[in-house]
Amino acid sequence: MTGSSGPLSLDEAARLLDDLPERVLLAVSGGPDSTALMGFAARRPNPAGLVVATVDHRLRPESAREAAEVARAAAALGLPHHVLPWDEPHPAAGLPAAARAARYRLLADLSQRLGIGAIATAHTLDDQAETVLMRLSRGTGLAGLAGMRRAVTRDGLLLLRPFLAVPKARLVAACRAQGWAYADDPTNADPRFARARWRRHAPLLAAEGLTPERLAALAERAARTEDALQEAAGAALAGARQVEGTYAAAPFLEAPFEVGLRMLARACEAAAGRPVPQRLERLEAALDALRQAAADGRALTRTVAGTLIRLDRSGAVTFAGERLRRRGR
Ligand SMILES: Nc1ncnc2c1ncn2[C@@H]1O[C@H](COP(=O)(O)OP(=O)(O)OP(=O)(O)O)[C@@H](O)[C@H]1O
Repeated sequence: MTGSSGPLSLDEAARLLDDLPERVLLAVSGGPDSTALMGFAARRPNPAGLVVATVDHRLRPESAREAAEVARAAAALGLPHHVLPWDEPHPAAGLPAAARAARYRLLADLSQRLGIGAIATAHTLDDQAETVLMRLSRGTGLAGLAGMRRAVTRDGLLLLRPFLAVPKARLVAACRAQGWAYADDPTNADPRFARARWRRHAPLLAAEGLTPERLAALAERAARTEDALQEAAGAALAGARQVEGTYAAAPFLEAPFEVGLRMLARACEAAAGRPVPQRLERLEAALDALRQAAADGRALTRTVAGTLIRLDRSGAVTFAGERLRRRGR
């Protein structure tokens, strides 16, 4: 897929979209990638379960008109369309992240209202490459290097990125070949935003061999490695469990460090009863401290991402997170 060039063909797109569920919300900004997603999806044998949504971030004066244009294009394809305005106050700092979070929330709310269990976005191989570069620049670990996943479940909602292995140029070419009109978002080239700055470096990096394809391949390999480590950590944690929130300490101490880190993260998450953002540096420091204390025969208490971790001298390690504390443990 990534080696071929020219417009993405109807057959290729049909294969990529084949495993989208029947009822799916298509997130369409009106740019070329998501316009192609909408155009190709509308050609599926049974398009009746498709719904299109456009978030109007209200960041640019043209945004309402662009959303209305997507509505017209969707109607021409026979697809229902919703405009979702972001009408909360916009923060001055961290605008791209806030806009992304708001977009996700608005799309998730609509899916829930309509009883749709899946959202598809049109992220491309180039988006994946930019994501990897940006995460590298922030000092990511292996999980971050894995970039975006083709399919993830978040809050019970399936998020799908069927075009994640497709170069953006092939989607732009497909829009031109199929006569699908799209808008160009000037913020994609606005140097105030990190993603746009990285995009400007892309030709320079590619000239040295660091192409979007290679970055995306790295992400795929990292994802495979991360999944294998997670599986090993899950099995080791299950084997170490004594009662809820309490585990034998030895498996945490004897596992390879990378597996131990993930065991710690999973045990914290289980104790919190929900996914909690965990800083890699904090997990690394906590595992180091646990190992040192065990080697010295000391007890230890540490907090990681709101979870109290206690290593006692009997060889048990206890995780007291929100969920268990609520139950009065
Ligand atoms: N305002 C929006 N409304 C609905 N979906 C959006 C919106 N902005 C982005 N998305 C979805 O998220 C994906 C990735 O967002 P990103 O900002 O990278 O895309 P974009 O530059 O708008 O790309 P595209 O060419 O599709 O429009 C898009 O392909 C689209 O599926």
